Amino acid sequence: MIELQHVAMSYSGKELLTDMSLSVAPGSFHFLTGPSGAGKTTFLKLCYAELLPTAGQMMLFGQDATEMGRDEIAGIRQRIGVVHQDCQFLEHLTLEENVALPLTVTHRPVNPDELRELLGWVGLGHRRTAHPAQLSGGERQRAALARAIITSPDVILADEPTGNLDYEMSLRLLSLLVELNRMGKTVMIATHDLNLIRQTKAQVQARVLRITNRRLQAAGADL
Ligand SMILES: Nc1ncnc2c1ncn2[C@@H]1O[C@H](COP(=O)(O)OP(=O)(O)OP(=O)(O)O)[C@@H](O)[C@H]1O
Repeated sequence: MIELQHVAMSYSGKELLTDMSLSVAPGSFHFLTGPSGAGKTTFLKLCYAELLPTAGQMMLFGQDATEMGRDEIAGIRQRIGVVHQDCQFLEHLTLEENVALPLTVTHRPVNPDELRELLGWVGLGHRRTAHPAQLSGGERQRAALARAIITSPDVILADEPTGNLDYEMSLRLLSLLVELNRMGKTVMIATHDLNLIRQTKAQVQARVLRITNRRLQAAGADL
């Protein structure tokens, strides 16, 4: 579903990621860890074709990312839901309008019952008409998750989804991602919270990858 063969990525001629090979199977659960600045966000951006590799081959759903046209990339984006590090809401819209945006911007219908059900699932049924500025950090993150999955993607990529949350709220968010994985979704989470990884590994079979020295490696047995 996501396949990397000897992928490298450079910014302004300086190589940040090198020789990365990985096969992400449907229904799998991956953590991506590594120090700040190692390239976790960059790696995720490659996985949803926001960036293209500077070397190697990146296959998304059987298509070579470097050969995709605009329509193919738009198709890929519908199959991959992304929870961004900085939730990026439109402040003048309500929570439910923000969550529905991936549908409304592509002129697709919004089913009000499904939207209500989704907001209830992430525990925000009572906050539907609130504006982003009125939401707590945990509420924003759960809204970002709801927005990422409103198009029913096959894959969910989450970039530090628990970054500003306390431990209890982090576990709550992670349990939603675990539940999505149990429903068959492929999940990849970038985080440097090793405690969270350990907690989640008790609930789900997760593969832990680490970016160190520009390379992608399996994390040690301690995780
Ligand atoms: N568009 C860009 N142009 C040039 N350099 C960039 C660009 N985006 C990221 N970088 C640099 O690449 C490096 C890796 O950034 P990235 O955000 O991928 O790391 P990260 O592991 O996600 O970091 P963090 O854990 O702090 O979020 C950083 O040094 C960053 O400054």
